[in-house]
Amino acid sequence: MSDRIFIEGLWVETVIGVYDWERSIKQRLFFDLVLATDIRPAAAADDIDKTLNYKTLSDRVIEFSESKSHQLIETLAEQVAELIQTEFKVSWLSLKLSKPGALPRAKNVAVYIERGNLREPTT
Ligand SMILES: Nc1nc2c(c(=O)[nH]1)N=C([C@H](O)[C@@H](O)CO)CN2
Repeated sequence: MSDRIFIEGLWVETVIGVYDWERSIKQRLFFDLVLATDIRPAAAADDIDKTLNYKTLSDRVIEFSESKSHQLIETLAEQVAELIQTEFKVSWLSLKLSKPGALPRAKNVAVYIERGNLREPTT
């Protein structure tokens, strides 16, 4: 099953970083998400309840990310991937988490992960 929902450039503002100066400010991070989901039932019925609601999912990612502080972008990336898999029953996802303010001489830094399995329907 190759259907995907994309959420690109979803930003959050949160306490993130390993240095003292980072513990008292909020920094902007960006999520790029690719979510495996079969869109056919929703498309056939034109029914939001039969698909992965990207609004609901985005709101949850924002709420989770902004309600906690972390040192590493790795930690937040892993926790958000876990949340999406468990709460939204997404069998496979990729997640890129960018921290563009991290390095003065780099445009961006990011971690990229893939989690889960791509289940092919048995026929
Ligand atoms: N692999 C990582 N390296 C670094 C991280 C990180 O989250 N993962 N974080 C920092 C600092 O917080 C940095 O963003 C401040 O500029 C350094 N290295």
